[in-house]
Amino acid sequence: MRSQASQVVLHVEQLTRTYAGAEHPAINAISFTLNRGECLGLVGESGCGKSTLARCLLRIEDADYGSIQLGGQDIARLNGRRLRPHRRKIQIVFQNPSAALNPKLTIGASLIDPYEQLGRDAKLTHFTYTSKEAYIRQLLEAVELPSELANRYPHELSGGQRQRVTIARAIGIEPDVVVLDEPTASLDVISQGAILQLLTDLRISLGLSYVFISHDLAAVHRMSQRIIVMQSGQIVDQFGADALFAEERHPYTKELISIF
Ligand SMILES: Nc1ncnc2c1ncn2[C@@H]1O[C@H](COP(=O)(O)OP(=O)(O)OP(=O)(O)O)[C@@H](O)[C@H]1O
Repeated sequence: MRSQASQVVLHVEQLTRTYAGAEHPAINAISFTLNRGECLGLVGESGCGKSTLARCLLRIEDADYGSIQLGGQDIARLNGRRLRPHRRKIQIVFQNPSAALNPKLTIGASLIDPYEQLGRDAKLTHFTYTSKEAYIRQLLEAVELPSELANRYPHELSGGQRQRVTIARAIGIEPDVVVLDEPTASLDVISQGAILQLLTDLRISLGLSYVFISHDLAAVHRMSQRIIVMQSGQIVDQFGADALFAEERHPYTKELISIF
C-alpha cells in the first residue's frame, strides 16, 4: 500500500501558454507532481510566469498545451458543466486579500459563499455543516480569528485578518490542492511570518497540499518540502528543500541564494 505522503494529488505535464503577440511562452512545458500533505514551493523572479501558471492551474486561463491531472482526471480541457464538479478540488489564495473579498459582503457571507457555490455535494471530513453560523464559526476558529468578525465587512479588518479570511474561504470546502500565489506579498513583515506559520499549521493539521508561489526564496525554503525554480517560463531546477545549498544547484538558483 502507498503511504499517504506519496499519494499524488496533482500531476501537471508539459503545461504551456503563449499570450497573443508574445515572442516566447509565458510558461513553457511545465511539469511537476504534488503529493498529498506536501508544500511544493515555486520560486522565480518577477515575470517568470508564476501567476500565469497559477491561473492556468485554476482554469481561470486556458493553457495552449499540456495536462492538469487532478484526482486522476485531466481538467485542462474540461469546460462548463464538465469542469464544475472539479472546481472545488483546487482553490487559490491571491496576494491581495482586499481584491479577493467582495466589499459588500460581511465576512460570514464571504465564508459561506464557496460552500454554497461548490461545496454542497462535497463530503467534508474536517469541517461540518450543521448551520451557516456553526460552519462560519469553525472556519474563523481554524484561521485563529474571533467569531465576532463574522458580522464585519472587509474594510473593518486588518490586512492580515483579511488574508486569514481568504485562507478560510479556500480551505473551507476542503480542496485537494491549494495554490498560494504570493499570499503574504501585501502584508508587513510581522503579519507575513504569522500567515506563513498559520499556513504550515493548517497544512499539517488538515493534511492540505500546497503549491506555494513566491519570488521570496527564504519564504519558499521555510514553507516547502520540495522546491521548483522557474526562469523565463521554464523550470530550470528542482530539488528537496534540504538540498537548496548543495553544490549541484543551477547557476540561477545560486544567484537567487546570493540575494536570499
Ligand atoms: N494577460 C496577459 N497578456 C499578455 N501577457 C501577459 C499577461 N499576463 C502575463 N503576461 C506576460 O507573461 C509573462 C509572465 O507573467 P506572470 O505574471 O505570469 O509572471 P510572474 O512570475 O507571476 O510575475 P510577478 O511576480 O511580477 O507577478 C510576462 O512576460 C508577462 O508580461
